[in-house]
Amino acid sequence: MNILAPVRRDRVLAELPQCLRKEAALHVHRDFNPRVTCACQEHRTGTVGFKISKVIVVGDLSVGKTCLINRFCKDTFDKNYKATIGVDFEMERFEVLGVPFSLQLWDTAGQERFKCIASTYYRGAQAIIIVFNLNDVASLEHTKQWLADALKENDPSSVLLFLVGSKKDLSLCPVTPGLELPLSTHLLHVSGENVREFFFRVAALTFEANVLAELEKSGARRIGDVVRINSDDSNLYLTANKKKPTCCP
Ligand SMILES: Nc1nc2c(ncn2[C@@H]2O[C@H](COP(=O)(O)OP(=O)(O)OP(=O)(O)O)[C@@H](O)[C@H]2O)c(=O)[nH]1
Ligand SMILES: [Mg+2]
Repeated sequence: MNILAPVRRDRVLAELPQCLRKEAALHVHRDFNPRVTCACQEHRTGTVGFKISKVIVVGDLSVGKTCLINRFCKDTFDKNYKATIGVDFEMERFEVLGVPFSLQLWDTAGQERFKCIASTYYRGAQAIIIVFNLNDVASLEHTKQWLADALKENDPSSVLLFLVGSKKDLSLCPVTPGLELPLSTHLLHVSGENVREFFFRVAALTFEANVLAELEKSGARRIGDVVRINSDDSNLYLTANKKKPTCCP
């Protein structure tokens, strides 16, 4: 029985949302991986539809992490600063290529005194969103440390990374003149511009990574494989009449 809430109509993704600027993206492919599209069409996505993927949002105090999450999940904005104490999280349900998919967005505290509580929740993240304030160069410099801390608890080879420059509405001249923004920056502000598109892209890329991992797992041993016992053959798995799906490359 699926006890998760139904997917809202405006959380349905039929194609890969494009990156904001090609030169500012780590992931530049324009479409879903064909293996993923094919697996979704053939309902071969395994447990992906039942899983909840963890996304952590980190960055200096007051850069706007909570506002960003609230803008997307609740469509609200509070101009008064209330520090996050430790962590908080929101659940978001999507449907990607016809498959339900859930993200758990972990909002962590930027204040130094809450950092050790927050960092205990970093583990098991599939995506890390690092936020800095476009009007505060120190918050950009600190992103390196936030990234290092978050990667200590996660597998750097598989986790997806996103860098967000916040408070774009306040920035006449982002950060400081002459300082180049890092390549993978998404420029957002919580009045709404790009926020929805950004989280859709996070959801889509996390979903894609999950399906690919699932395909890899199921490729190691498929249902219908014949297991030879007492064989001298080093390859114990033989697939009887293996049919290649028509749409797979
Ligand atoms: N003008 C403007 N203000 C923003 C924006 N985003 C956040 N703020 C304001 O910045 C302050 C801090 O925002 P929060 O979202 O609470 O910051 P935070 O990163 O969660 O802070 P911690 O929980 O302490 O780590 C609040 O007063 C917000 O109203 C933005 O895009 N534009
Ligand atoms: Mg907060």
